[in-house]
Amino acid sequence: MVAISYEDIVKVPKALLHDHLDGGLRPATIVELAAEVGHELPTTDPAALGVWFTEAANSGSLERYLETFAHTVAVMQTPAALRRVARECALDLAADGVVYAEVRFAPEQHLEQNLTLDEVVDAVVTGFREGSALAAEAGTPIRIGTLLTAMRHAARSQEIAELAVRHRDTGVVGFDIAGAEAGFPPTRHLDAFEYLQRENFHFTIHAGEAFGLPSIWQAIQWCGADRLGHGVRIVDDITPGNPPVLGRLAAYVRDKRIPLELCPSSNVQTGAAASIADHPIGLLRDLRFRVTVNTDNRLMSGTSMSREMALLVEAFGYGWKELQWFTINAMKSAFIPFDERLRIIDEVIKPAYAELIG
Ligand SMILES: O=c1[nH]cnc2c1ncn2[C@H]1C[C@H](O)[C@@H](CO)O1
Ligand SMILES: [Zn+2]
Repeated sequence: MVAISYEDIVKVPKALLHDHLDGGLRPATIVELAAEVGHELPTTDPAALGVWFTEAANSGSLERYLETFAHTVAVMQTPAALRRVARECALDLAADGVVYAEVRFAPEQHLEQNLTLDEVVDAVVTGFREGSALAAEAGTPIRIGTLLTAMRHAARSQEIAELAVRHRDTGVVGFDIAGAEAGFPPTRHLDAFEYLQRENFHFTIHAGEAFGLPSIWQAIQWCGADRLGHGVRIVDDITPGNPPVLGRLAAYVRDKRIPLELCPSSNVQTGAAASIADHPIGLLRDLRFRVTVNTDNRLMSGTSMSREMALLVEAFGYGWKELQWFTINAMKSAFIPFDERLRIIDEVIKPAYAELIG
């Protein structure tokens, strides 16, 4: 069998569920926007800045990894900057062959210039719309859904949940909580999750990344999460062996087909996995969990959707069949309506992979 190259992977349709807007800026854009607002950067050379982000994020700790976002959030404080960053995000994902993406960000972090939360969301959604239109013109169509994140250490989740519901018909398709996990359990935000359930809205929760099973258990059994952001530590509930034995929580997650938004490179950087080859994605795929592959923060990991897949091909010997499986898993787990998901699977994803799988 001919090995699958990175260039081949770029050409096939991919679906991405877990990507942070403020973790995916172009280094050159950060430099330009920082100069406009007088924000001091570690370096103003775009190439060196890109390297700085990946190295600073390579700390083995989620808390230190998150410190790097100070430099991206600082330059995303005006409608024009937010719109530009979102437009470029859409273009970059589309150029990488991503046909469906859910991109998240935390509106509460973009209020330093006295914008309202609604103005922040409007600017980002407009940017995604513009970027998607340009991508379609360039022959690389992409559909983007926005997820609104509330920061788990803060106390604005109810407000952000209401904001998400208010914008549900204009581009926002879901809600999330993110930030340092240890010490900030999902149940701190139970009111917001119960509100979203009453509104028939969708949400995912960052859980099982820097903290283990209790976080995953709360996210699912107390908060009712549709998906798990990361969720990689579900392996703590699997006893190795032949066959491996699933504990009750792991069995529940697999039986209910709860999607895992796995982010291999990000997990290596924050210490959740020792290397890509050691990443639990191999085991979780073998056990047929609803595994999806994601970028998390393209800037901090110096990565892309195609690169994440190429790393998995290299580490686990995956072929087109497995890459199609990841892609369809993601599309099945998306927060847009069922008929739209089905259309992308049947008309975009399956025909492209069929040509390769034969
Ligand atoms: O992987 C992550 N875990 C927890 N929080 C994260 C991760 N990546 C980004 N964030 C935070 C930092 C961003 O400022 C925020 C909103 O995108 O979400
Ligand atoms: Zn994340």
